[in-house]
Amino acid sequence: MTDDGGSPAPLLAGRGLVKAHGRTPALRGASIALGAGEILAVTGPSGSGKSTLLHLLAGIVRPDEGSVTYAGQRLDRLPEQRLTELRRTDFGVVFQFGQLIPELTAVDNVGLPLLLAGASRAEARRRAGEWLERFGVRGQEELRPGELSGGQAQRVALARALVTGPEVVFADEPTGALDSLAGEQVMTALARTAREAGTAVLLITHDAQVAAYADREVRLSDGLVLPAEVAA
Ligand SMILES: Nc1ncnc2c1ncn2[C@@H]1O[C@H](COP(=O)(O)OP(=O)(O)OP(=O)(O)O)[C@@H](O)[C@H]1O
Repeated sequence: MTDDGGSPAPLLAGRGLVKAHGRTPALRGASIALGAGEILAVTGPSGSGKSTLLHLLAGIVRPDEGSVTYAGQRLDRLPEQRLTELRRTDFGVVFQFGQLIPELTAVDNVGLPLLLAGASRAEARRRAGEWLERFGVRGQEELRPGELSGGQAQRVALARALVTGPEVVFADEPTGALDSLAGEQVMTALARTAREAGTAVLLITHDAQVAAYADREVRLSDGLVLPAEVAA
């Protein structure tokens, strides 16, 4: 099935998205499409609506107007419980400050989504350990987030987002709190792992060096998506 005479239908699409926070308009008719396995960077100035767009596409917040379609179904119309289940099975999220659970060790943080999906504790820890290794986190499995560097914590957060084999990972400024070397390590790990697993990534960033890891870039400006423009 193609919708433009050539390219396949996108895995995830937002069309005509409008969202206001109180009286503040955040999105004013934004449209965007993410292909299966594609790494798409969304850039734009502060306040242009990037985080709001991610929240709508990830089914965390519903739009005021417009539609969100995922794998052929209207995400914005799904009942809350089905939406929660779908988010758990098909989506992973990483935010600027990882949002790891401070009381749990690295390996238990990564294993948590597997436990929620019904795995045994031993199985969850085994698979979590494999993912930590893929993200270059070795010897720190039993440390808690407060004992890790910022870059290590973000790599743990990425392992947790990918451990269930999601179709899409949503990453909102995943390197925003890191120095440039740690940021490069996080992005290298994310891009390599997502490509190996065929996971699509929606990557929000204001950093051109981070956007360069993506296959494609679109810009948000004042609540609207613009096609990527290559600087002359
Ligand atoms: N919870 C909220 N309550 C009120 N206004 C909000 C809320 N969240 C976002 N906004 C406003 O909506 C607009 C878009 O915000 P959003 O966070 O989506 O932009 P952004 O591009 O991600 O910005 P940044 O790069 O600074 O994170 C901004 O004007 C912002 O102040």
